[in-house]
Amino acid sequence: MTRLITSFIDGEFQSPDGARLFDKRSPVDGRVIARIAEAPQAEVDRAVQAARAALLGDWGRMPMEKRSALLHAVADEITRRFDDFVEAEMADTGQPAHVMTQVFIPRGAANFKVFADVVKNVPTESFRMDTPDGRGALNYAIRKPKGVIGVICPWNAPFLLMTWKLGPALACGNTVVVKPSEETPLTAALLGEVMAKVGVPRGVYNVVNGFGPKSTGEFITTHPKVDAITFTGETRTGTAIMKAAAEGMRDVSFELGGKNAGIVFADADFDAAVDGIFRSAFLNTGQVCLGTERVYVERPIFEHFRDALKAKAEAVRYGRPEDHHSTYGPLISQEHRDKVLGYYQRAVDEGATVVTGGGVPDMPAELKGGCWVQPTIWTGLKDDASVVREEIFGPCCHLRPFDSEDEVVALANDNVYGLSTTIWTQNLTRAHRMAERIEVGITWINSWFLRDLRTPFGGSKQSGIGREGGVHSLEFYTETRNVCVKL
Ligand SMILES: NC(=O)C1=CN([C@@H]2O[C@H](COP(=O)(O)OP(=O)(O)OC[C@H]3O[C@@H](n4cnc5c(N)ncnc54)[C@H](O)[C@@H]3O)[C@@H](O)[C@H]2O)C=CC1
Ligand SMILES: O=C(O)/C=C/C=C(\O)C(=O)O
Repeated sequence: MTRLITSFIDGEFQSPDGARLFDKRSPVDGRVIARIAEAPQAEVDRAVQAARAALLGDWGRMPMEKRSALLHAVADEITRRFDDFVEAEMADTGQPAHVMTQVFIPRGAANFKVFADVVKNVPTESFRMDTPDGRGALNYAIRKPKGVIGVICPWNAPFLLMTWKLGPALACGNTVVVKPSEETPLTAALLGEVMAKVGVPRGVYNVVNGFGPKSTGEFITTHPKVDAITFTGETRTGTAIMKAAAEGMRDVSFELGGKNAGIVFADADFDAAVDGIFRSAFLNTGQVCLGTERVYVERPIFEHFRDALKAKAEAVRYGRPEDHHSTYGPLISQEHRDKVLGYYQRAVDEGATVVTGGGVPDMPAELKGGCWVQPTIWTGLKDDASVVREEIFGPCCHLRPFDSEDEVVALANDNVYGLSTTIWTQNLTRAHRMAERIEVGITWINSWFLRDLRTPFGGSKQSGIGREGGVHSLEFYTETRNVCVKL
């Protein structure tokens, strides 16, 4: 069945009449699974107006307790409709059921619950000051919602990443105009049904679909009545959005690309390190901004590690996401596959040894139209090879031996990105020391993608601007104002 997805504005799905429709194809087999109505400027205008009206209306006046309770109800309804969300996200991304059921969809519900509680428990500061008359004055800070937030989302973990922004935005009392990626519109639409069902006031959550430049995305980011923009995606897109946000001095929060280093010392728990690096390179078919595309392995275990990682990569089971035997899915689109395969070719041109993969797997006839690529491991590239320096966002990594802590810290830092790193060693003193020296927003030690949602999350260097998570999200989603009372 081909679904029809339209904008969700002021609590209602819009009519497709007169809309320009575009196709959403399954990454698994290339079939058209949905037709999406692209929101023109006028529809974005209506979404922003609805969001502003809600700010001035029921939502803006709602006590924090009630707002928080409503967000818990949203999370509960997501959990009640868990299977629908799993099905929608699998259809959009083609990723295996276990990734949806264990990671992506539960995180969607958690993103609402955590921030519904955080906002109720964060104090604001207060300063008592002296005054010349001796009576003094009292300053206290208050937090106010920033207003209408433009939420621009990527396709790689659509529901997790969208709700990671919506949870704090709504908990803080803002309203939102969301643009899902053109590749993954389904769960954002489903969330509209959830919002309406649990009684989130009209206009609080609005969704408009479409593309980026000269389309819906740009209509949001250039809209003068959008007060701030949160975005996850490519660094170049972040640059374009930042330019748009400069007009009107609007605030931005960006989570951008990465070219993350994984570091494995000879004293690491070997099997745990192989498992950890395997997951960090190949989970979600490598389409994770936190993923590891550069792996540095201490020389004494280099060959052993390479062979163990190769064996795991060659054991992935390709297949339809709903088939519980599948462990590995396709890339998101043919366009993205062309990009990744371009890097596979470039690696060879740059002199790599292909340890495994490097091409397209031989799929059964009914899946040949999908966006499949092999998990790929290289060795032997120079440190300045483009494949070692640029974000590929595919299921691939380059392994390189190292001999000392100083050398590997320098290698890890030798990149324009600084999102995350994963260090595998039993010497925790060394690991702590390295965590202080590696220029990234998030360091995992003997783990990867282990998320406590209260912690600061974001990138250094060209990997982002700002931190979200726990109280840090409040820095972006609220404006702190000071009140000074003369006593
Ligand atoms: N989490 C991450 O770090 C992600 C990184 N990427 C990287 O980006 C590459 C391209 O993927 P895309 O989905 O095309 O990423 P992208 O950054 O172009 O798009 C992400 C979102 O931004 C919107 N957008 C694009 N240009 C815009 C503009 N000028 N104004 C407003 N909105 C705009 C898109 O429609 C989409 O919703 C990937 O190959 C990967 O390398 C992609 C997705 C997530
Ligand atoms: O766990 C989070 O909050 C964010 C995860 C980010 C990604 O998976 C990504 O952008 O690829």
